[in-house]
Amino acid sequence: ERGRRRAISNKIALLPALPGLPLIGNIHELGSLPHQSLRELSKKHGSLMLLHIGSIPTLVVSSAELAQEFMRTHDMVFASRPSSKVSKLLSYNNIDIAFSPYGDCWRQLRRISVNNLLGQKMVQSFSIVRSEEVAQLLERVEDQASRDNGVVCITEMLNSVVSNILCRVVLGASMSDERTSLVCELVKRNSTFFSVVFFEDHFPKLRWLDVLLGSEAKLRTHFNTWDSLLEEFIENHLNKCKDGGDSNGTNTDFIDILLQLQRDSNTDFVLTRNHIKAILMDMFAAGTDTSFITLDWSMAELIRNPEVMKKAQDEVREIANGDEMIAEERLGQLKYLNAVIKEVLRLHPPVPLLLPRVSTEACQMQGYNIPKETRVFINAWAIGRDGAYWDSPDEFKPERFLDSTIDYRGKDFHLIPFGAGRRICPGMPFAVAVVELTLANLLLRFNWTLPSGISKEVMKMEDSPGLGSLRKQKLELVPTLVNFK
Ligand code: HEM
Repeated sequence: ERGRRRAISNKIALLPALPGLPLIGNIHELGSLPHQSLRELSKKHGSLMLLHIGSIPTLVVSSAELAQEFMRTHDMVFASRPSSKVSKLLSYNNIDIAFSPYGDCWRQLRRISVNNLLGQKMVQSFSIVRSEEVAQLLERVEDQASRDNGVVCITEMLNSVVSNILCRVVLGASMSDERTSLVCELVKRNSTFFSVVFFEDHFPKLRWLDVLLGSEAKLRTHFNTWDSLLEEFIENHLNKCKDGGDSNGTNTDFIDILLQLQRDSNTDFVLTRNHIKAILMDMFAAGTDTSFITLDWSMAELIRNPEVMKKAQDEVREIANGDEMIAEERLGQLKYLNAVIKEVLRLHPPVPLLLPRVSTEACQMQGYNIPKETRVFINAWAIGRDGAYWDSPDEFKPERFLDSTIDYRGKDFHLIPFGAGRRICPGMPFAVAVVELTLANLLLRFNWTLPSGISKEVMKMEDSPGLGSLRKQKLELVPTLVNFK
């Protein structure tokens, strides 16, 4: 038995492992944009690398073939998530959807997210929320352009339309602007906390350093702010019900739905207050920045590629056929716009390393034995730019998708912005509906240029650090209203 174990551990040692420093392993090589540093490392060390983040063995996957091995062939083994200090606290001890380990709790919550919150039927039922919020966005763009030398900060506008839609869907129509901006602010801080290195995660005995440096206290304060806000939202909904509010009416929001499910809980699975708060946290954290990042990159790429912008505008204006707003039912006809969105998600996946996975048992892959509890990062960003699958991989060419069936729904492993397999993003239909409607209407209603004195050549297409890869520079543009008469 000992001999067999030694043979196995010899085999894992054969994995292309990066030499690291004592204690910190390879942390110093990740830099502020790990997806980019890891791609450079994979060019040298191969598309399956073993490195050590602190003391934790972590595999980095940088090819579509291997991504398929992890997320299809061995999906069940890698369908769990590792826990970290930040994820554990913010997900009420890992009882949310995104961070809970693979098992019964995750399965129940995942079912709720797909059947009751984020599935196609629910997405359709919130169609009115999207069209009202997008109509307001168009008004705000027009209004601001008439005041500030014609320039609007489109990045901020996109951030607020996405947050407004999400807050209305989750919390209902009565949410104040002040509460919506607090949610926005807290979501941004979540992302910052995910990029802070906590000693406890890598060296449990060094937790005292997190305490000494004050990072633990900051994290707790942040969590407490979230917790009291979520409590307030839930209490308001409970009071509304007590006052005779209609929790089954057409204006049902996510909190109403979750409270109803809690009342209907059977003995197999009881949905607790903490489950509800953890799900709400997931919706805010996973739902806002991701769609907003996609929209922001879309506008930046379109402005840098005027011929693509023109084609997308011609298409949307033809389909709108004189209407001032394009309705959701017609979005399916926008083939070119759809290709634009795929191309944006290929070059700029909002979560470039997806969410980490961890193996729940040992497994054999490519002749190697991968032990239980090995972490895995899938570099979707590197795969989307790999010359092995894509012609001129760094160029923005939506045409590549026009005569192709390649999609981002988790079947084509060279385009996986939403991940794949059991843990694929359940918010995909929700996100696609928001991104398509917003982008189509911005292109329909306005023509767009850069402010005078700024040329597209000086636009920097760099990511900012953090869990999500928002474009670093804020995008300012000049909209010109299109005359529909
Ligand atoms: C363009 C927008 C979005 C992108 C690119 C995106 C991307 C992702 C990715 C890469 C994952 C991890 C998948 C994996 O491990 O294979 C994920 C998980 C998740 N996403 Fe999204 N997402 C988006 C929008 C949304 C929205 C709008 C929501 C909800 C309102 C949402 C909710 C979730 C949840 C709950 C999970 C965890 C799933 C699980 O672990 O079972 N996402 N998303």
